[in-house]
Amino acid sequence: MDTIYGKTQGLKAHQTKQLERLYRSRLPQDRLTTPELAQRVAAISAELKEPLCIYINRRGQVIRVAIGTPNQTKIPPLELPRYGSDRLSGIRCIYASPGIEPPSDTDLTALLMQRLDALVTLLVNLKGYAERGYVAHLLPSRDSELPENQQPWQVSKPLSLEAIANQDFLELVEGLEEEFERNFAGRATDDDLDRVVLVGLMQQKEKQSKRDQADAMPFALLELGQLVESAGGKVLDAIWQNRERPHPQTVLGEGKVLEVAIAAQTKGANLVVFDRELTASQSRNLERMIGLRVSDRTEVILDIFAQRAQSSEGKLQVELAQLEYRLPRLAGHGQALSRLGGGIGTRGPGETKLETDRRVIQKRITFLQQQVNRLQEQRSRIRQKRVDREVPTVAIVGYTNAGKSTLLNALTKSDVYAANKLFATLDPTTRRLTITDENEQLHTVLLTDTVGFIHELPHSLVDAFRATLEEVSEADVLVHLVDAAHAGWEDQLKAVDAILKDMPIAVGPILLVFNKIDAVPDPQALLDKYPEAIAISALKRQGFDKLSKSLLKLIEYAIGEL
Ligand SMILES: Nc1nc2c(ncn2[C@@H]2O[C@H](COP(=O)(O)OP(=O)(O)OP(=O)(O)O)[C@@H](O)[C@H]2O)c(=O)[nH]1
Ligand SMILES: [Mg+2]
Repeated sequence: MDTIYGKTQGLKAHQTKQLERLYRSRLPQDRLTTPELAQRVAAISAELKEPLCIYINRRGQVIRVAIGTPNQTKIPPLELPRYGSDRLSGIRCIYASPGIEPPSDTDLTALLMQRLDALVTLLVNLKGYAERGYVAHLLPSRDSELPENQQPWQVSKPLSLEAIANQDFLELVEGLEEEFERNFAGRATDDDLDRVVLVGLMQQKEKQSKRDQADAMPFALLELGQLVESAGGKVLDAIWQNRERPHPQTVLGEGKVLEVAIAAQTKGANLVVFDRELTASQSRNLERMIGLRVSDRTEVILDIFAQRAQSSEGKLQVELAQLEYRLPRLAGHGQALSRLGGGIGTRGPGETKLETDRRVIQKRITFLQQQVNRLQEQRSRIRQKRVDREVPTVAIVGYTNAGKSTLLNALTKSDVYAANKLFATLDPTTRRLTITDENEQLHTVLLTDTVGFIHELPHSLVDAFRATLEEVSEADVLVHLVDAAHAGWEDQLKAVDAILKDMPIAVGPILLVFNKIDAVPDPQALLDKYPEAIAISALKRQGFDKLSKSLLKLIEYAIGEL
C-alpha cells in the first residue's frame, strides 16, 4: 500500500485515492516536472486546502506523497537514497503552496538539510490552478566565496509552468554535482580529519562571568575546540546559544538546531560536537534533525585518552571508561539501528541483540573493574615500598596543558612527552629529583607527573582513572601548577581545587605554582592575589630556586624532619 505522509487526519476516501494515484505518475527522466503533474498536485492541494509535497527520485518515480510544507514533511536523512556534502540526495520536491510566495526560508532550509536536487514551489490560486512557480536549488560555493549573510541556495524568478517543465533537469543537477564535488575535493585536501562544528549552551551565570566581551567565544567552546584539535579534528565553526536551561529533547531551541544544521551543511562538516554530555535520546533527536553524526565533549575526551594510552594500564582504564560511557547509551543506538531496518517487525530481534550486547559489555566492565582494583593494590604496594624507604613523594597536578610534563623534564632532566595539546600525558611518570638545601645537603624526592585535570571531568573517567588519581591523593606534597598565561587561569585553578577536594582520600599540603610567567605581562599581580604562591617558567627555567626551597619546606612540614 502506498503511504500518505503528513497531516492525513480527516481525509475522505476519494481524496486518499487521488493522493495514492500520484504514486503511479511517471516523469521523463530529464524533466523537473510536467505541466500536467504540476496541475494535478495543485488541484489536490486546493481541494484539501492544505499544502502538498511530492518527492521524486532521479528515475522519475514519485517516492513520497505528503500533506504539509517541505519543512513539515522532511524525509529523515537515513531514508534518503544517499547523503553527503559532496553530492545531492537524488530527490526533488514539488510543493503546492497555498498562496505563499516565494518559498520561505524555513522551506528552503528543508531543501538544504535534505540536499534535495531541487525544490519547485507552485503558487496555487483560489480556483485550484498553479499559475506560476519557483525553482530553487543549492548553491555550490566555497566558504570563502560565500559572502556573509548570503544564503546557500538560489531561487528563480517566477516562471510559467511551461518554462519550469522545459528546464533541463539533468543538466542542472549534473552541473551542480560537479561543482559540489570540486569544492569537496578542495576542502578535503589536507586530511581524513573529522571536520567539526562546535555547539555550546551558555547558561546565565557563565554568560556573565566567563566572558570578557559579549561576542567573544566563550571559554568553554574555546576549550572544546582545543579538545577537538587534540583529538585530531578540525574546527570549522562554533555556534552557541544563551539559554536559561537546556531543552530536554534537543539541548538548544529548534531554531538554533536548524542554524547548526545549515552551518554544518554549508561548511562541509561531518561531525557536530556539543559542549556537554548528551543523553541517548538527545543525541538521537539531534542526529535526526541535523542529519550528521553528533558527539559530545565526553566522547571527545575519551577519544583523546584512547589515542594516548600507552601502557597496558592506561589502555585498561580507557576501555573501562568508554564502556561505562556507552552502556547507558546502548538503547539509543539500538533504536537508531532498528529504524534503519524499517521499524515494525525488526524490533524484536534488535532488542534481543541489544540485551546480549548489554550482558557482554556488563561482563567486560566487571572484568575491567577487577583489573583496575588489582592495579590499585599493586600501586599501593609500590607506594608502601617508597614509604618504607622514606623517600618523600611529590605529585605535580594541574589543569591539562599547564606545563606539568615540561616541569618534570626541566627539574629531572627527563624526556617525558610534553606538547601544546590537551591530555598529552596519560600515564603517570615518576622520576627521582635531588634538591640541594642551604647547607649544601642533598635531598632526594620522587616527583610524579600526572594526567591533567579538566573542569567537569567525565564521571566514567574519574571512576576508571581512580588508580592513577590515587597516586595523587597519596603523595606527601602536591605541586598545583597553573598556566598563568591562559585567559581562564582562575577558573582552571578553581576547577582543579574542586577536584582535589572531591578526592576520596584527603590530599597532602599543596604548593600553588604559577607557570609560564615568561608569557605573563604582570606576574606580580598574580602573587598579590595569591601571596602564598610562587611563580616560575618551566620552559625558561625561571624561579626554580624558590620552587626548590618552598618544596623542601613543605615536605619537611608534611613528613617531619628530612
Ligand atoms: N611559554 C611557556 N610555555 C610553557 C611553559 N611550560 C610549558 N609550556 C608549554 O605548554 C604546553 C603544555 O606543556 P606540557 O608540559 O605538555 O603540559 P602538561 O601540563 O603536561 O599537559 P597535559 O599532559 O596535556 O595535561 C607545551 O607547549 C609547553 O611547551 C612555560 O613556562 N612557558
Ligand atoms: Mg603532560
